[in-house]
Amino acid sequence: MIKVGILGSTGRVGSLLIDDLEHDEQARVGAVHVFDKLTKQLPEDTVVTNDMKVLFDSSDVIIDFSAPGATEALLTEVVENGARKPLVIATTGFTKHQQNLLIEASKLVPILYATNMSLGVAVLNKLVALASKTLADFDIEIVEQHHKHKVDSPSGTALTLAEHAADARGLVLDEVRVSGRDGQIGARTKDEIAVMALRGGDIVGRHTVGLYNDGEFLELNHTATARNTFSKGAIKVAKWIIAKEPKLYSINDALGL
Ligand SMILES: NC(=O)C1=CN([C@@H]2O[C@H](COP(=O)(O)OP(=O)(O)OC[C@H]3O[C@@H](n4cnc5c(N)ncnc54)[C@H](OP(=O)(O)O)[C@@H]3O)[C@@H](O)[C@H]2O)C=CC1
Ligand SMILES: O=C(O)C1=N[C@H](C(=O)O)C[C@H](O)C1
Repeated sequence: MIKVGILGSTGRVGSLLIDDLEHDEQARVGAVHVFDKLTKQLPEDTVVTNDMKVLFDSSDVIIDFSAPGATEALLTEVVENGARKPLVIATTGFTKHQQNLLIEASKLVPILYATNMSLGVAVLNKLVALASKTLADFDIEIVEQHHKHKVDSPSGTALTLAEHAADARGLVLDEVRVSGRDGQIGARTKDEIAVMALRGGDIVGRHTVGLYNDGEFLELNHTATARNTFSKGAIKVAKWIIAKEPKLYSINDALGL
């Protein structure tokens, strides 16, 4: 059995990972990192720790749905303290420094980083690239909707979708992204890509990429209706990455897309 370590084990997705692994035939929970207080009943032999080294030592692969600071500590354990286990990183909202740390760590251990662990969004990224390139004159606007507890904005998924759109048009996202409109803003410029965030209630995750032209528009939407779409997706790719070489992998690598 593959021993899975969980960073963010008390969170919304982390606790679903524990539930899903209870019924898995190839993988089980090996260790959980608990930041504050354990809230869940766990199998008796599960290692419960707030020490990154212990988390690494008790796991064959680690899945991370936590917070940027926690992921930074996980990656630091690899880069500075010699920890060597495959990682599946799902946390969003990284700073540039944290993104660079992820790249450094992936030279030492296999890392799969995906801002969205669903198959539907993996396919949506491809559709967005195709539509953005083919419909070169259309204006691109992205809207993401999430539950009221989400702390980062815009979502990692929305930024990844925007990157696919910008790349397909030979644009640099940081130069064309618009994150709000208010007041006398002037007419829309041709290349700008807006990424807007809505928050409310219990929306699991909804992303719409609109391509608008005079006379027609196309909207591509993905809606996650259950949060265990993400936990199940992460377990699937954790089984895939376990035998891989150190490198930064995308979810497309794991899904063969
Ligand atoms: N890629 C994907 O498919 C998806 C990614 N996500 C991302 O995953 C992350 C977690 O989401 P969600 O489960 O909803 O969030 P929650 O807030 O419910 O859970 C966050 C978890 O991280 C822990 N944590 C927070 N800060 C630290 C720290 N400094 N050190 C160690 N642990 C810490 C929390 O512990 P405590 O409870 O003790 O505070 C908790 O267990 C977010 O970044 C979210 O955007 C979410 C869904 C899908
Ligand atoms: O925080 C969430 O809930 C989600 N976060 C991810 C993101 O930021 O894209 C993925 C998913 O949409 C849910």
